[in-house]
Amino acid sequence: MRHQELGGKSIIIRLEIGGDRMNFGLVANMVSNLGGDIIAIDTIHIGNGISIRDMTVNVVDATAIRSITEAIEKIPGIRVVNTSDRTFLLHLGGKIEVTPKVTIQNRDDLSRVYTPDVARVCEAIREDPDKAFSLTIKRNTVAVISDGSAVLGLGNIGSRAAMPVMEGKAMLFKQFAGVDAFPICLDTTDTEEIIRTIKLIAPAFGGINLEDISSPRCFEIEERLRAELDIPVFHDDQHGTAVVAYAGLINALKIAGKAITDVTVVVCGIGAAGVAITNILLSAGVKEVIGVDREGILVEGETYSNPVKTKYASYTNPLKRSGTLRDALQGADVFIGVSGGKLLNRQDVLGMAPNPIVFAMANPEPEILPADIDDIAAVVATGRSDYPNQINNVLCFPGIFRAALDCRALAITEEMKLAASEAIASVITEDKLGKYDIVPSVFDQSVVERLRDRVIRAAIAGGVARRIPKEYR
Ligand SMILES: NC(=O)C1=CN([C@@H]2O[C@H](COP(=O)(O)OP(=O)(O)OC[C@H]3O[C@@H](n4cnc5c(N)ncnc54)[C@H](O)[C@@H]3O)[C@@H](O)[C@H]2O)C=CC1
Ligand SMILES: CC(=O)C(=O)O
Ligand SMILES: [Mg+2]
Repeated sequence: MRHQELGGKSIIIRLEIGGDRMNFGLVANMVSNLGGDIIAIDTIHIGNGISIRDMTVNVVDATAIRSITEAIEKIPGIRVVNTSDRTFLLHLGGKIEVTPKVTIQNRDDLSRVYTPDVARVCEAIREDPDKAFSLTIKRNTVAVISDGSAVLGLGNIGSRAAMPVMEGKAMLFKQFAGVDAFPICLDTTDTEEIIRTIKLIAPAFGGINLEDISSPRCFEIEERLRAELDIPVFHDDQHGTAVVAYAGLINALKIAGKAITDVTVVVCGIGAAGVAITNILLSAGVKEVIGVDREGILVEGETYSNPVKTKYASYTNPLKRSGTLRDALQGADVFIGVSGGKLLNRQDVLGMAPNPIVFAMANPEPEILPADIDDIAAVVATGRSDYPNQINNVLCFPGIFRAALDCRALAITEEMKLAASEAIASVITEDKLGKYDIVPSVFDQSVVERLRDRVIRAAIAGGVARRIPKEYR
């Protein structure tokens, strides 16, 4: 846990050990002194007077890897064969594959799945295009599409480098909600090209999950596609994040003993996530949201180079407060960070109102580490998998698309998003609620079940469901 908290890595060091013995106690001590924990030793081969062993070690950072390997090499009779990062091993060859649902065992099967019989299915869809939902992968398949321009908090890293995140999202879609998702990274950041490309590939899909497209282009891309396509288009960094942040806030406010209509919320990072979080909180009844970006507090009347920020200032910060992030936080009840790592400190949080709530959601490095403020905050949450209270859009996107696909929703509406937040929050019943338990674990199967139910009901009530699943007829 120590290394996980520090954002550590897990590596495997392959050792060739001469002679028949190695003093593991000595090695373990040395590794520990250099900032590592040995968590496993596996024997790969023994023979001809040497043994090959894989030592799995959790380390604080890359410097520790170097010092540990150098120190081991100095032990007489031991040679480091290679060092591999377990995360990289897990990514070898990518993380997903396409698996057929039926096996082709003979020519008869072949002529059904492929030519000539497949032609009859094609004709049926030509006559009635809606049959694509029943006769192709469309009804259960979502495209996860990025241009690589705002990947996690890493910035514009390009389309190839974005693939591991999109493959990861596809895995989560499948594992948590049975949705087949396809990672697609586009080699362009041109708004028109992105819109046109997505429209051209849309026939194969039942939904489009936009991911990690930078602001402000992400707003126009999503709006235009929503207007021009008849399948749900959902920018995960905006709406998935907002749904989960609001769910977390519903429960965090119970811990802090405050009402949503009374709190002042500071949102830091007025990009895709920050704008959407603000909008959902305003719909949910928050009266004072103060936005902070690189220019400091966003104030109505100022003109910012990014028009999204100018518009944002026009409907937030009703008391027209100005200044820095620390100024904004003076007396505030809630901090929501969707900006960048380490930009908040303990002093900032000490200036907040009693029982402050801090959601430091930037990835991979949060705005502040929980350990720095755990004793002074009522609730601390991050977006990461290795801390409690993981406020991450993974709690939303699998379930919300499960619902949208099952009722063939035309769109994912505001009502469906609010229903999704309430569904996620409701998994944490009073007996489960606690400082470290404001949102359910992503592994809690009731999250997707409850989300699906509430979101389908909201889709039916809002008239966007093209199909009413049996249990709702
Ligand atoms: N926990 C979660 O589920 C999610 C977390 N995130 C994280 O939130 C962050 C932002 O993501 P997006 O909104 O998609 O990116 P974005 O690029 O659309 O917006 C980021 C905004 O933060 C601002 N910002 C960056 N550094 C800042 C600083 N030092 N001070 C003030 N403002 C600063 C930028 O100017 C920009 O307006 C990333 O770290 C991302 O990983 C995003 C989506 C989901
Ligand atoms: C979680 C996520 O989507 C992000 O950090 O961009
Ligand atoms: Mg994202």
